[in-house]
Amino acid sequence: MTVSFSIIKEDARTGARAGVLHTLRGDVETPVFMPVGTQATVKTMTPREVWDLGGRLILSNTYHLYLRPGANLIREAGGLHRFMGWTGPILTDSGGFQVFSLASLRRIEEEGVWFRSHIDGSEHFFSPEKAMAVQEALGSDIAMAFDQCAPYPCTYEEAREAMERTSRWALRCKEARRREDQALFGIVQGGVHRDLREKSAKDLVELDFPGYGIGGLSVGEPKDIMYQVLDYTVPLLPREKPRYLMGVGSPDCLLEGVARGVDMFDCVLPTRIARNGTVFTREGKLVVRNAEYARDFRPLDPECNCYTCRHFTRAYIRHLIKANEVLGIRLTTVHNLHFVFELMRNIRRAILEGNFLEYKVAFLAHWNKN
Ligand SMILES: CNc1nc2c(CCNC[C@]34C[C@H]5C[C@H](C[C@H](C5)C3)C4)c3nc(N)[nH]c(=O)c3cc2[nH]1
Ligand SMILES: [Zn+2]
Repeated sequence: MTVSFSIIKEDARTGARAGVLHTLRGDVETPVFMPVGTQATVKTMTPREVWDLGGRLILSNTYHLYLRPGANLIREAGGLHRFMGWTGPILTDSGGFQVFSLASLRRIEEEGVWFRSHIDGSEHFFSPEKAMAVQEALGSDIAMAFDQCAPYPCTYEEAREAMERTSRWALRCKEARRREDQALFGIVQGGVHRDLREKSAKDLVELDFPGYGIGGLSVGEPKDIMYQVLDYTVPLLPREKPRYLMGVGSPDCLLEGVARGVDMFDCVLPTRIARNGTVFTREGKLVVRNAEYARDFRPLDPECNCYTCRHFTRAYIRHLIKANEVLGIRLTTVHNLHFVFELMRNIRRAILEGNFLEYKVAFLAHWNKN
Protein backbone atom coordinates (compact mmCIF):
# COMPACT_ATOMS: atom_id res chain seq x y z
CA MET A 1 0.00 0.00 0.00
CA THR A 2 1.55 3.36 -0.99
CA VAL A 3 -0.66 5.92 0.75
CA SER A 4 -3.29 5.32 3.41
CA PHE A 5 -5.26 7.65 5.67
CA SER A 6 -6.30 7.37 9.32
CA ILE A 7 -8.91 9.61 10.93
CA ILE A 8 -7.92 10.39 14.53
CA LYS A 9 -10.86 12.63 15.48
CA GLU A 10 -13.96 13.96 13.73
CA ASP A 11 -15.33 17.29 14.97
CA ALA A 12 -18.81 17.00 16.51
CA ARG A 13 -20.15 20.30 15.15
CA THR A 14 -18.42 20.76 11.77
CA GLY A 15 -17.05 18.52 9.01
CA ALA A 16 -13.51 19.00 10.30
CA ARG A 17 -11.32 15.96 10.97
CA ALA A 18 -7.80 15.44 12.31
CA GLY A 19 -5.97 12.60 10.59
CA VAL A 20 -2.68 11.08 9.50
CA LEU A 21 -1.64 10.48 5.90
CA HIS A 22 0.69 7.45 5.88
CA THR A 23 3.20 7.54 3.00
CA LEU A 24 6.27 5.45 2.18
CA ARG A 25 8.38 8.46 3.16
CA GLY A 26 6.72 9.15 6.47
CA ASP A 27 3.48 10.15 8.16
CA VAL A 28 1.87 13.54 7.59
CA GLU A 29 -0.55 15.03 10.12
CA THR A 30 -3.72 16.43 8.56
CA PRO A 31 -5.17 18.94 7.96
CA VAL A 32 -1.98 19.75 6.09
CA PHE A 33 -0.81 22.75 4.08
CA MET A 34 1.59 21.82 1.27
CA PRO A 35 4.10 24.53 0.37
CA VAL A 36 4.66 24.76 -3.34
CA GLY A 37 7.97 23.87 -4.92
CA THR A 38 7.20 24.82 -8.50
CA GLN A 39 10.67 24.30 -9.96
CA ALA A 40 11.95 21.75 -7.45
CA THR A 41 12.43 24.30 -4.73
CA VAL A 42 10.23 26.08 -2.22
CA LYS A 43 11.45 29.44 -3.40
CA THR A 44 14.30 30.94 -1.29
CA MET A 45 14.13 28.10 1.28
CA THR A 46 16.51 25.17 1.79
CA PRO A 47 14.79 21.79 2.39
CA ARG A 48 16.16 21.88 5.94
CA GLU A 49 14.45 25.25 6.59
CA VAL A 50 11.12 23.99 5.17
CA TRP A 51 11.36 20.88 7.41
CA ASP A 52 12.30 22.89 10.52
CA LEU A 53 9.35 25.23 9.94
CA GLY A 54 7.04 22.19 9.91
CA GLY A 55 6.76 21.36 6.21
CA ARG A 56 6.25 17.61 5.78
CA LEU A 57 4.56 17.14 2.39
CA ILE A 58 5.55 19.49 -0.43
CA LEU A 59 4.05 20.00 -3.84
CA SER A 60 5.91 20.09 -7.11
CA ASN A 61 4.84 20.21 -10.67
CA THR A 62 4.82 18.02 -13.73
CA TYR A 63 4.39 20.79 -16.30
CA HIS A 64 7.33 22.92 -15.15
CA LEU A 65 9.77 20.09 -14.54
CA TYR A 66 8.87 18.40 -17.84
CA LEU A 67 9.78 21.62 -19.66
CA ARG A 68 12.85 22.35 -17.52
CA PRO A 69 15.14 20.54 -16.67
CA GLY A 70 13.20 17.61 -18.21
CA ALA A 71 11.78 14.45 -16.65
CA ASN A 72 14.57 12.21 -17.94
CA LEU A 73 17.27 14.34 -16.34
CA ILE A 74 15.47 14.08 -12.99
CA ARG A 75 15.04 10.34 -13.48
CA GLU A 76 18.81 10.07 -14.11
CA ALA A 77 19.39 12.07 -10.92
CA GLY A 78 17.56 9.33 -9.05
CA GLY A 79 14.19 11.09 -8.94
CA LEU A 80 12.90 14.37 -7.60
CA HIS A 81 13.54 13.63 -3.90
CA ARG A 82 17.26 13.08 -4.49
CA PHE A 83 17.51 15.83 -7.12
CA MET A 84 16.18 18.50 -4.72
CA GLY A 85 17.31 16.97 -1.43
CA TRP A 86 13.85 16.54 0.07
CA THR A 87 13.48 13.26 2.02
CA GLY A 88 9.81 13.72 2.98
CA PRO A 89 6.84 12.90 0.73
CA ILE A 90 6.20 14.88 -2.45
CA LEU A 91 2.89 15.37 -4.28
CA THR A 92 3.03 16.38 -7.93
CA ASP A 93 0.21 18.10 -9.75
CA SER A 94 -0.42 16.59 -13.16
CA GLY A 95 0.04 19.71 -15.24
CA GLY A 96 -3.62 19.76 -16.24
CA PHE A 97 -4.17 23.10 -14.59
CA GLN A 98 -0.92 24.63 -15.80
CA VAL A 99 -1.34 23.57 -19.41
CA PHE A 100 -4.72 25.31 -19.37
CA SER A 101 -3.57 28.34 -17.42
CA LEU A 102 0.14 28.95 -18.14
CA ALA A 103 0.94 27.58 -21.58
CA SER A 104 -0.44 29.17 -24.72
CA LEU A 105 -2.99 26.52 -25.54
CA ARG A 106 -2.99 25.06 -29.02
CA ARG A 107 -5.69 22.41 -29.12
CA ILE A 108 -7.62 20.15 -26.76
CA GLU A 109 -8.53 16.76 -28.17
CA GLU A 110 -9.77 13.55 -26.63
CA GLU A 111 -6.23 12.18 -26.97
CA GLY A 112 -4.65 15.06 -25.07
CA VAL A 113 -3.58 18.69 -25.33
CA TRP A 114 -1.22 20.44 -27.72
CA PHE A 115 0.36 23.51 -26.12
CA ARG A 116 3.25 25.92 -26.51
CA SER A 117 5.77 26.22 -23.68
CA HIS A 118 5.53 29.45 -21.69
CA ILE A 119 9.35 29.39 -21.58
CA ASP A 120 10.41 29.25 -25.25
CA GLY A 121 7.22 28.76 -27.29
CA SER A 122 8.21 25.23 -28.32
CA GLU A 123 5.28 22.92 -29.10
CA HIS A 124 4.41 20.01 -26.78
CA PHE A 125 1.73 17.37 -26.36
CA PHE A 126 0.39 16.23 -22.98
CA SER A 127 -1.96 13.32 -22.42
CA PRO A 128 -3.03 11.28 -19.40
CA GLU A 129 -0.39 8.70 -20.34
CA LYS A 130 2.29 11.39 -20.76
CA ALA A 131 1.40 13.05 -17.44
CA MET A 132 1.67 9.67 -15.68
CA ALA A 133 4.99 8.87 -17.37
CA VAL A 134 6.44 12.22 -16.26
CA GLN A 135 5.18 11.83 -12.67
CA GLU A 136 6.63 8.32 -12.55
CA ALA A 137 9.98 9.66 -13.78
CA LEU A 138 9.86 12.31 -11.03
CA GLY A 139 9.01 9.58 -8.52
CA SER A 140 6.58 11.62 -6.43
CA ASP A 141 4.76 9.77 -3.65
CA ILE A 142 1.36 11.09 -4.77
CA ALA A 143 0.55 11.82 -8.43
CA MET A 144 -2.54 13.75 -9.51
CA ALA A 145 -4.62 12.59 -12.47
CA PHE A 146 -4.39 14.61 -15.70
CA ASP A 147 -7.59 16.62 -15.70
CA GLN A 148 -9.26 19.52 -17.45
CA CYS A 149 -10.04 22.38 -15.11
CA ALA A 150 -12.91 24.45 -16.55
CA PRO A 151 -12.41 28.22 -16.27
CA TYR A 152 -14.67 30.50 -14.23
CA PRO A 153 -17.08 31.63 -15.43
CA CYS A 154 -17.92 29.13 -18.13
CA THR A 155 -21.10 27.72 -19.66
CA TYR A 156 -22.79 24.63 -18.29
CA GLU A 157 -21.81 22.81 -21.49
CA GLU A 158 -18.13 23.76 -21.07
CA ALA A 159 -18.20 22.57 -17.45
CA ARG A 160 -19.92 19.32 -18.47
CA GLU A 161 -17.46 18.64 -21.31
CA ALA A 162 -14.43 19.27 -19.07
CA MET A 163 -15.90 17.09 -16.32
CA GLU A 164 -16.72 14.17 -18.64
CA ARG A 165 -13.30 14.34 -20.30
CA THR A 166 -11.69 14.44 -16.83
CA SER A 167 -13.53 11.24 -15.90
CA ARG A 168 -12.37 9.48 -19.10
CA TRP A 169 -8.82 10.74 -18.56
CA ALA A 170 -8.87 9.55 -14.93
CA LEU A 171 -9.44 6.00 -16.13
CA ARG A 172 -6.60 6.34 -18.65
CA CYS A 173 -4.30 7.62 -15.88
CA LYS A 174 -5.20 4.65 -13.69
CA GLU A 175 -4.55 2.23 -16.57
CA ALA A 176 -1.23 3.94 -17.39
CA ARG A 177 0.14 3.45 -13.86
CA ARG A 178 3.38 1.42 -13.76
CA ARG A 179 4.84 2.29 -10.34
CA GLU A 180 3.54 0.42 -7.29
CA ASP A 181 5.24 2.95 -4.96
CA GLN A 182 3.28 5.98 -6.22
CA ALA A 183 -0.34 6.71 -5.26
CA LEU A 184 -2.70 8.26 -7.83
CA PHE A 185 -5.42 10.70 -6.73
CA GLY A 186 -8.40 11.46 -8.98
CA ILE A 187 -9.63 15.05 -9.33
CA VAL A 188 -13.31 15.99 -9.10
CA GLN A 189 -14.48 18.61 -11.59
CA GLY A 190 -17.92 19.97 -12.53
CA GLY A 191 -17.57 23.73 -12.07
CA VAL A 192 -20.25 25.25 -9.85
CA HIS A 193 -22.97 22.82 -10.96
CA ARG A 194 -24.23 20.33 -8.38
CA ASP A 195 -25.34 17.68 -10.87
CA LEU A 196 -21.97 17.79 -12.66
CA ARG A 197 -20.08 17.54 -9.35
CA GLU A 198 -22.25 14.55 -8.38
CA LYS A 199 -21.54 12.79 -11.69
CA SER A 200 -17.81 13.57 -11.46
CA ALA A 201 -17.58 12.22 -7.89
CA LYS A 202 -19.55 9.10 -8.85
CA ASP A 203 -17.26 8.39 -11.82
CA LEU A 204 -14.11 8.83 -9.75
CA VAL A 205 -15.27 6.98 -6.63
CA GLU A 206 -16.05 3.99 -8.88
CA LEU A 207 -12.35 4.02 -9.86
CA ASP A 208 -11.50 3.69 -6.16
CA PHE A 209 -8.58 6.13 -5.81
CA PRO A 210 -6.70 6.33 -2.44
CA GLY A 211 -7.46 10.08 -2.29
CA TYR A 212 -9.36 12.76 -4.18
CA GLY A 213 -8.48 16.25 -5.38
CA ILE A 214 -11.30 18.78 -5.54
CA GLY A 215 -10.46 20.74 -8.67
CA GLY A 216 -12.07 23.53 -10.62
CA LEU A 217 -12.20 25.86 -7.62
CA SER A 218 -10.18 28.92 -6.59
CA VAL A 219 -10.28 29.90 -10.25
CA GLY A 220 -11.80 33.34 -9.73
CA GLU A 221 -15.19 32.43 -8.29
CA PRO A 222 -16.35 34.34 -5.19
CA LYS A 223 -15.36 32.61 -1.94
CA ASP A 224 -18.96 31.99 -0.90
CA ILE A 225 -19.54 30.15 -4.19
CA MET A 226 -16.48 28.00 -3.49
CA TYR A 227 -17.81 27.22 0.00
CA GLN A 228 -21.25 26.29 -1.42
CA VAL A 229 -19.65 23.92 -3.94
CA LEU A 230 -17.65 22.34 -1.10
CA ASP A 231 -20.82 21.98 1.00
CA TYR A 232 -22.28 19.53 -1.52
CA THR A 233 -19.11 18.08 -3.05
CA VAL A 234 -17.14 16.92 0.01
CA PRO A 235 -19.95 14.63 1.28
CA LEU A 236 -19.92 12.83 -2.10
CA LEU A 237 -16.39 11.60 -1.40
CA PRO A 238 -15.53 8.56 0.74
CA ARG A 239 -15.24 9.60 4.40
CA GLU A 240 -12.17 7.41 4.95
CA LYS A 241 -10.14 8.86 2.04
CA PRO A 242 -8.20 12.19 2.10
CA ARG A 243 -9.70 15.19 0.30
CA TYR A 244 -7.33 17.75 -1.29
CA LEU A 245 -8.71 21.19 -2.17
CA MET A 246 -6.40 22.28 -4.99
CA GLY A 247 -4.91 25.75 -5.05
CA VAL A 248 -6.35 26.88 -1.71
CA GLY A 249 -5.54 29.00 0.07
CA SER A 250 -5.46 32.00 2.30
CA PRO A 251 -5.91 31.52 6.07
CA ASP A 252 -9.67 32.16 5.98
CA CYS A 253 -10.12 29.67 3.11
CA LEU A 254 -8.04 27.07 4.98
CA LEU A 255 -10.34 27.37 8.02
CA GLU A 256 -13.52 27.25 5.93
CA GLY A 257 -12.15 24.30 3.94
CA VAL A 258 -11.21 22.35 7.09
CA ALA A 259 -14.68 23.06 8.52
CA ARG A 260 -16.17 21.37 5.41
CA GLY A 261 -14.00 18.25 5.70
CA VAL A 262 -10.98 19.10 3.55
CA ASP A 263 -7.72 17.46 4.67
CA MET A 264 -5.06 18.79 2.25
CA PHE A 265 -4.35 22.19 0.74
CA ASP A 266 -1.74 23.82 -1.49
CA CYS A 267 -1.30 27.47 -2.36
CA VAL A 268 1.43 29.72 -3.74
CA LEU A 269 0.10 32.66 -1.69
CA PRO A 270 2.29 32.48 1.46
CA THR A 271 5.53 32.22 -0.51
CA ARG A 272 4.46 34.43 -3.43
CA ILE A 273 3.27 37.42 -1.37
CA ALA A 274 6.38 37.09 0.83
CA ARG A 275 8.49 37.79 -2.26
CA ASN A 276 6.71 41.06 -2.82
CA GLY A 277 7.00 42.16 0.80
CA THR A 278 3.56 41.19 2.16
CA VAL A 279 3.25 39.08 5.29
CA PHE A 280 0.44 37.38 7.22
CA THR A 281 -0.26 38.58 10.74
CA ARG A 282 -2.96 37.72 13.30
CA GLU A 283 -4.74 40.94 12.24
CA GLY A 284 -4.56 40.27 8.49
CA LYS A 285 -1.96 41.12 5.84
CA LEU A 286 0.81 43.67 6.39
CA VAL A 287 2.73 45.22 3.48
CA VAL A 288 6.07 45.66 5.21
CA ARG A 289 7.62 47.39 2.19
CA ASN A 290 5.31 50.41 2.78
CA ALA A 291 6.90 53.67 4.01
CA GLU A 292 4.86 53.63 7.23
CA TYR A 293 7.13 50.84 8.54
CA ALA A 294 10.43 52.66 7.89
CA ARG A 295 10.89 53.42 11.62
CA ASP A 296 8.72 50.65 13.01
CA PHE A 297 11.07 48.66 15.26
CA ARG A 298 8.48 46.01 16.23
CA PRO A 299 8.56 42.45 14.81
CA LEU A 300 6.38 41.65 11.77
CA ASP A 301 3.80 40.10 14.13
CA PRO A 302 4.28 40.75 17.87
CA GLU A 303 2.47 37.48 18.63
CA CYS A 304 4.67 35.38 16.33
CA ASN A 305 7.64 33.37 17.65
CA CYS A 306 9.27 32.52 14.30
CA TYR A 307 13.00 33.13 13.68
CA THR A 308 12.23 36.32 11.73
CA CYS A 309 10.01 37.78 14.46
CA ARG A 310 12.42 36.84 17.23
CA HIS A 311 15.43 38.56 15.65
CA PHE A 312 14.37 41.31 13.23
CA THR A 313 12.15 44.38 12.98
CA ARG A 314 9.73 45.65 10.35
CA ALA A 315 12.17 48.53 9.67
CA TYR A 316 15.06 46.18 8.98
CA ILE A 317 13.04 43.84 6.75
CA ARG A 318 11.59 46.81 4.86
CA HIS A 319 15.14 48.11 4.32
CA LEU A 320 16.33 44.75 2.97
CA ILE A 321 13.39 44.47 0.57
CA LYS A 322 13.77 48.05 -0.68
CA ALA A 323 17.50 47.39 -1.14
CA ASN A 324 16.72 44.16 -3.04
CA GLU A 325 18.72 42.19 -0.48
CA VAL A 326 17.84 38.47 -0.88
CA LEU A 327 17.75 38.06 2.90
CA GLY A 328 14.62 40.27 2.94
CA ILE A 329 12.38 37.86 1.02
CA ARG A 330 13.95 34.90 2.81
CA LEU A 331 12.88 36.39 6.16
CA THR A 332 9.33 37.17 4.97
CA THR A 333 9.06 33.64 3.49
CA VAL A 334 10.20 32.09 6.81
CA HIS A 335 7.55 34.12 8.61
CA ASN A 336 4.70 33.35 6.19
CA LEU A 337 5.45 29.62 6.09
CA HIS A 338 5.71 29.56 9.89
CA PHE A 339 2.40 31.45 10.10
CA VAL A 340 0.55 28.94 7.91
CA PHE A 341 2.15 25.84 9.45
CA GLU A 342 1.37 27.23 12.94
CA LEU A 343 -2.23 27.86 11.84
CA MET A 344 -2.54 24.23 10.67
CA ARG A 345 -1.00 22.98 13.96
CA ASN A 346 -3.49 25.11 15.94
CA ILE A 347 -6.39 23.91 13.79
CA ARG A 348 -5.44 20.26 14.32
CA ARG A 349 -5.05 20.77 18.09
CA ALA A 350 -8.45 22.53 18.25
CA ILE A 351 -10.10 19.60 16.42
CA LEU A 352 -8.49 17.12 18.84
CA GLU A 353 -9.60 19.22 21.84
CA GLY A 354 -13.14 19.69 20.50
CA ASN A 355 -13.02 23.49 20.22
CA PHE A 356 -12.34 23.93 16.49
CA LEU A 357 -15.49 26.05 15.99
CA GLU A 358 -14.46 28.48 18.74
CA TYR A 359 -10.92 28.64 17.30
CA LYS A 360 -12.24 29.37 13.79
CA VAL A 361 -14.59 32.12 15.01
CA ALA A 362 -11.84 33.74 17.12
CA PHE A 363 -9.22 33.60 14.36
CA LEU A 364 -11.56 35.08 11.72
CA ALA A 365 -12.66 37.85 14.12
CA HIS A 366 -9.05 39.10 14.24
CA TRP A 367 -8.20 38.27 10.61
CA ASN A 368 -11.13 40.22 9.17
CA LYS A 369 -10.74 43.17 11.55
CA ASN A 370 -9.15 45.52 9.02
C1 LIG B 1 -4.90 28.69 -7.43
N1 LIG B 1 -6.14 28.02 -7.73
C2 LIG B 1 -6.14 26.76 -8.24
N2 LIG B 1 -5.04 26.02 -8.40
C3 LIG B 1 -5.48 24.87 -8.96
C4 LIG B 1 -4.75 23.76 -9.38
C5 LIG B 1 -3.24 23.75 -9.19
C6 LIG B 1 -2.92 23.44 -7.75
N3 LIG B 1 -1.58 23.96 -7.42
C7 LIG B 1 -0.49 23.29 -8.11
C8 LIG B 1 0.54 24.28 -8.68
C9 LIG B 1 -0.06 25.15 -9.79
C10 LIG B 1 1.01 26.07 -10.38
C11 LIG B 1 1.57 26.96 -9.29
C12 LIG B 1 2.15 26.10 -8.18
C13 LIG B 1 3.28 25.26 -8.73
C14 LIG B 1 2.74 24.38 -9.83
C15 LIG B 1 2.15 25.24 -10.94
C16 LIG B 1 1.68 23.46 -9.28
C17 LIG B 1 1.08 25.20 -7.60
C18 LIG B 1 -5.44 22.70 -10.01
N4 LIG B 1 -4.74 21.60 -10.46
C19 LIG B 1 -5.40 20.63 -11.15
N5 LIG B 1 -4.72 19.57 -11.62
N6 LIG B 1 -6.74 20.69 -11.37
C20 LIG B 1 -7.51 21.71 -10.90
O1 LIG B 1 -8.74 21.72 -11.13
C21 LIG B 1 -6.85 22.78 -10.19
C22 LIG B 1 -7.57 23.90 -9.72
C23 LIG B 1 -6.88 24.94 -9.12
N7 LIG B 1 -7.27 26.15 -8.64
ZN1 LIG C 1 7.03 35.57 12.44
